[in-house]
Amino acid sequence: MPLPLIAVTAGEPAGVGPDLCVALSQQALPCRLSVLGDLEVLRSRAARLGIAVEFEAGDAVPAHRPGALHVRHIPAASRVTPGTLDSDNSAHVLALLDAALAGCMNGSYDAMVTAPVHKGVINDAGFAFTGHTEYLADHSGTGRVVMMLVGGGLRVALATTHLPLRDVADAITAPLLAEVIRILHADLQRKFGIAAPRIAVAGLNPHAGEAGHLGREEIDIIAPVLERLRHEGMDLVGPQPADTLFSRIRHEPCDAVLAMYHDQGLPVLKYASFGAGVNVTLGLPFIRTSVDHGTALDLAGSGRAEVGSLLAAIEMALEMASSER
Ligand SMILES: NC(=O)C1=CN([C@@H]2O[C@H](COP(=O)(O)OP(=O)(O)OC[C@H]3O[C@@H](n4cnc5c(N)ncnc54)[C@H](O)[C@@H]3O)[C@@H](O)[C@H]2O)C=CC1
Ligand SMILES: NCC(=O)COP(=O)(O)O
Repeated sequence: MPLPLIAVTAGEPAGVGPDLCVALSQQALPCRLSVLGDLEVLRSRAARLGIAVEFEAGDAVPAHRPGALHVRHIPAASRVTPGTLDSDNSAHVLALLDAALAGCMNGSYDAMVTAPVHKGVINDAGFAFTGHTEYLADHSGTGRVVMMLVGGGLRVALATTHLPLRDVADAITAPLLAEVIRILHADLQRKFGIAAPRIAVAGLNPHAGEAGHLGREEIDIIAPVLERLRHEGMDLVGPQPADTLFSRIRHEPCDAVLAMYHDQGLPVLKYASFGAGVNVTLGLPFIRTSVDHGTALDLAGSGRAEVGSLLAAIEMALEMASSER
C-alpha cells in the first residue's frame, strides 16, 4: 500500500502560508506530501527564513523526508511581498484550491490540507468568496457541508458559517438545522469512529431565549428539530444557553458542541487551543482539514509563525485517510 498522498495548498502567498509550508520540510511525516503553490515564492520564503530546502517536482510524489519538499508549481501572477496583499494573486489562490479539489475528486490525493487564505483580497479581486468551506462545497457539487473545529479537548461545529450577524437568525431554519445535525452525527461516526455521538446544541438567544422572553427561535425551531432527531435515535442535548454550555460540558461530557454561529463557538475553541486546533469540513466527498488561524500578515516572512496547527491538520487528515483505507 503506498503512503497516503496529502495535497497542502499554500494559501495567500503574502501571508504565513508559504512560511508554514517551508517549515514542513523540517518535519518527519508518515506520508507523501505535495505543496501546491508558487515554487519561487516558496524558494524565496525559505531563503528569507534561513531554511535549507531541497525542492522536488514531478508527477511522482516521493515519501516526505526532512530537508526536502515536493512542490506542484502553480504560478502566482504578480511578485509577492510578504505581508502585502495583492489582488492580482487572488486567482492564483483559487487555482490552488481548484487543483487540490480536482485531485481529491479524482482520487489522486487522499486528502487536502489548506493553509490560510485572505477572504477580503479574494473579494477585492471580484470573486465571490466567503471561505474554503463554502467554496469547496459549491465547487464539488456538495449540497450542505459543516464546519467543525477541533482542539483543546473540544469539537465545535457551526450551524452557520461566514454570515453577517444580522443575517444569522433568519438562516436558522428547521431544514438547515436538521441537515447540519445529520451531517455532524454521521461524520462523527464515520470519520471520528464515535459509535453513538452525544451532541450538545446551543440556543441562539441569550439564556436560550429565556422561555420565549428573549427570542423564540429555541421554542419554534431548535427544540422541535432536536426532538424529531431524538426520535431517530440521536443523543442530543439542548438547546442550552451558550454562555454556560461550555462550562457544563466539563462535567457532562459530549462528543461535539453545535454552535449556532461563528463567533458563538469559535472564540471558546480558539481560547482553548489556538495554534494547535484543526478546522475540518464535514459532509464533503473527500477529506479536508485546515489550520485554525488566518493569514497573519504581520508575521509573514518573520520566522515567528507557529506551524503547530498545520501539523495538527496534517495529522488529522492522515488519521481520517487511514481509517478510510
Ligand atoms: N483557514 C483560513 O483560510 C482562515 C483564514 N482567515 C483569514 O485570515 C485573515 C486574517 O484574519 P485575522 O482575524 O487577522 O486572524 P489571524 O489568525 O490571521 O491573526 C490573529 C492573530 O493570531 C496571530 N497568528 C495567526 N497565525 C499564527 C501562527 N501560525 N503563529 C503565530 N501567531 C499566529 C497573528 O499574528 C495575529 O496576531 C482574514 O482574511 C481571515 O478571513 C482566518 C481564519 C482562517
Ligand atoms: N474561522 C474559520 C475560518 O475563517 C476558516 O474558514 P474556511 O476558509 O476554512 O472556510
